[in-house]
Amino acid sequence: MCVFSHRFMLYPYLCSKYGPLNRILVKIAIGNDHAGTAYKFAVKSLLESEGIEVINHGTDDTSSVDYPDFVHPVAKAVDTDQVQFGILICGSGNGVAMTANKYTNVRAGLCWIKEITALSRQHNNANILCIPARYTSEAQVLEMVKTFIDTEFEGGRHQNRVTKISQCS
Ligand SMILES: O=C(CO)[C@H](O)[C@H](O)[C@H](O)COP(=O)(O)O
Repeated sequence: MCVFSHRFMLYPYLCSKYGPLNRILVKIAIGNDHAGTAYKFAVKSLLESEGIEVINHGTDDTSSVDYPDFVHPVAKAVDTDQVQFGILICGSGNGVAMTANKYTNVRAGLCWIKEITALSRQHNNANILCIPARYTSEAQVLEMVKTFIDTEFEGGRHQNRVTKISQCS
């Protein structure tokens, strides 16, 4: 079944071109600090080889930078539906997750293995994947990215919980 959002004009074309897919993705925003630069390029290549457009908001350099400067554009793009998903990569993954989760419509999950990544989609409907570059191998990172974009939110009891995430007073 093709579950890609009907609000995207490309939906009928992509479905006819690629057939019934679990997910058709058009755009992903990516951000990283100096600790995530190398993996960012690997992730970008992987996504582009799958026909996904990658909006690169990260640093392309390994000189020291401040991660929030590279997170805000990604979180804003997800928050305002300009992209379907975001991917953030830094040393520990915590700073980027903390920054991204300031945005109302963002659910950024810190993931370090495939199983946690799958659960972040199935149970939490995560729309940003946060990766700790200094504690994961490139193979793990690519596996997590594939898992993230291929895994559906399960809804049901999880929808009630996800709705309550933003009900802070
Ligand atoms: O916490 C972080 C941002 O989420 C990351 O781990 C940073 O990459 C880290 O803090 C950078 O540390 P550095 O010693 O300045 O390279």
